[in-house]
Amino acid sequence: MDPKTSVHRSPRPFTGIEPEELLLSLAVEVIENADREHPADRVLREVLHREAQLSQPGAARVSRWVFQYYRWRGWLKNERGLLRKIRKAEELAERFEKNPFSLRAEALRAKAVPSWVHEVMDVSDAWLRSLQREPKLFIRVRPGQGRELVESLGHLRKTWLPDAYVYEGRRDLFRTHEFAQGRFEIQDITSQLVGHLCAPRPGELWWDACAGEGGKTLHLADLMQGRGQVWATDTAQWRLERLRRRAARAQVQNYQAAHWDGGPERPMSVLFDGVLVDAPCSGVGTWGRNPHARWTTQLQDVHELAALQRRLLEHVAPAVKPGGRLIYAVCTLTRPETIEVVNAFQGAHPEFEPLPLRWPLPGLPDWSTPTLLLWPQDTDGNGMFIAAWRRRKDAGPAPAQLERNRSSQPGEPASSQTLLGPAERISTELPEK
Ligand SMILES: C[S@@+](CC[C@H](N)C(=O)[O-])C[C@H]1O[C@@H](n2cnc3c(N)ncnc32)[C@H](O)[C@@H]1O
Repeated sequence: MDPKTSVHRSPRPFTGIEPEELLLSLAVEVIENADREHPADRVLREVLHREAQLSQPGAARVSRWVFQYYRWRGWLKNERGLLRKIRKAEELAERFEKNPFSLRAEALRAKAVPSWVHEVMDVSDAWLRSLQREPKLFIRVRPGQGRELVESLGHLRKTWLPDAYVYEGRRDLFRTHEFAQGRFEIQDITSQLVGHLCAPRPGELWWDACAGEGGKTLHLADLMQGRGQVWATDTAQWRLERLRRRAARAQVQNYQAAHWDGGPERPMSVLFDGVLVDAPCSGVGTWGRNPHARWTTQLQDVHELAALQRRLLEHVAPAVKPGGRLIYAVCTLTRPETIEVVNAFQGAHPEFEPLPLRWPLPGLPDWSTPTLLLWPQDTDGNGMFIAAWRRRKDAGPAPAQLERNRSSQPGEPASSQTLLGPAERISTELPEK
């Protein structure tokens, strides 16, 4: 049998208490079926869906083994067979949990991430160590739900960000009554921070250009207290469909979902108070939560995605009204997708001025910067990069737009040459910690 199709076989007859060998065999099945086209978290979801009778602790055990395997994969080369590797990964994880400094820095550098990473970002021991930890599970409590939810759900710990809590219980949150009622969203703390930094005001008009399944659309809509509107667009119709279901569950109505192919033609003609580009990226900032991606992401992805990110910013910029804000966010930490995208955009768009964002972490000096690079070891969440601009009130159209008007037929993309002016550099330096 083709291992890639085995996840579709019929469920095993469980009796309620699962023997360890059975659970281990499910973890092996997930790992054998996962590859670049079939991310491990998706294969895991499919297998657990098929094995719907599995107890919650049994399902959690399978998940833990799968994630531990990918988190410790760099240390498993000498182990024979997947079962031995899974056991070894479990042992390493336990040892690390007891003492994170039991791991030598040289081993971390050689084994925790693929070697190409060192070419495109600053790799610190603290970041590598943070990748080996079990990630925290964050929720965003919907407006007005905090106190009741803390009581009914339990095991919630407040964080430094308003409405963001860590869930420390053992229940599957997706299956709770409170989730079905739309009283909270499962959302990483730095994703929540993006919404706060957008700071939309009630009554404004926003465009969430890469809305996906709507995590940030719903947050923006909540921050606007249901007044004004958020346009949510994406290339993937299936993601927009999920966004609609999610919005219905949350009873959010002040949004409009539409397909957008990411090109120069926008699905709407209005100008916005704010545009958020939460762009597709290599996801290096999520490697703690999603360790399989460490081994499937390639250097070429970083460069291709950086080119896409530049195009997306280029195509949304004309939709920002004078005085309006443009926010760029990516859950990655590579230079080509972060500061280099920002410098290219700034060079081509003097009509946008960098908009200072307040450095949000407690215990650090109050410091403003137009770009924020958030490391997982500082936030306990995903790594994230955020940049912001304001369109000058007295600015005319963008030079790239003028160039396109001169040299292209309507609807034709501008030559990439017109996007790269002399870059006015923006500092990425962070305050000393
Ligand atoms: C980082 S995810 C967005 C996550 C979402 N904002 C959230 O908070 O849940 C990036 C999104 O960009 C979309 N995307 C991919 N290529 C695109 C393109 N060429 N133009 C516009 N969106 C694109 C993907 O479908 C994906 O949903």
